[in-house]
Amino acid sequence: MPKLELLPAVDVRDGQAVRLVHGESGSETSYGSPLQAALAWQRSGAEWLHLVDLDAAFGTGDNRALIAEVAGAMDIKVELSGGIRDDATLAAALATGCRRVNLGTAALETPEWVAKVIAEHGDKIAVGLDVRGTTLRGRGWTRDGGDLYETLARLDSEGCARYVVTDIAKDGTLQGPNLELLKNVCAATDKPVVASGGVSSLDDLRAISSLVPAGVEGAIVGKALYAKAFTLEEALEAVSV
Ligand SMILES: O=C(O)c1ccccc1NCC(=O)[C@H](O)[C@H](O)COP(=O)(O)O
Repeated sequence: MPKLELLPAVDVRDGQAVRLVHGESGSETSYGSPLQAALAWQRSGAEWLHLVDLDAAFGTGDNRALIAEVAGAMDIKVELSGGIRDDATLAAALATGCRRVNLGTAALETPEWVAKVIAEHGDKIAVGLDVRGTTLRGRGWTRDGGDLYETLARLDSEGCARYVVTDIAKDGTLQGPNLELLKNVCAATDKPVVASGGVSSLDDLRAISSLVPAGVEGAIVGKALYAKAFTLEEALEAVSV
């Protein structure tokens, strides 16, 4: 059985690595230099980095140059998220050399464009399914964007390669992942699922690992690493069996 991939997160707001609670603007705790955080995860053995431009997601500007600097400094695979909504922002994101991008708002607001870029770029495109209950949220998680399962069926039919699933109610809270949501999404699609939001302990990671046979491929970990609930080395060890 393949092991669960771990993606330590670096969320960037106003040039700083931050974590939000429920993804809400203004709830930031700052953790300093995004580049230093990313390099630290790489030194600790990460194979992936989940890198988010929160300003681009919220429409409060962007950290494009810094994001490109961080992605360019990585020897590991990078998943890039935040504000990728049209040809220009997609081209800039892919030009960083990232392994894949994560589309959110665009999948809700411009489905024709998303179908086109899925056809063009294949598994370089993942879609973030960020939900409250079963309602999707876009524009930095501030606006409702339709039903989770209807959107998932549409994206599946368009050949979307992978989904990053976040329960916003859990995100940044250290309250544990929404395992039911992950199971339900895996039951609704054959495509791999990356779990995001709420991881608080090594047991949470083991619980997500138990869903690998169901279709969970990876887990994004943010707050727990910054809050030193465990180290990345411990996390990698916990999912290695
Ligand atoms: O990814 C986005 O585009 C995004 C937009 C608006 C608010 C938050 C956003 N992402 C947050 C993340 O991807 C977190 O890094 C991730 O869910 C980790 O959560 P946690 O382990 O609970 O800190």
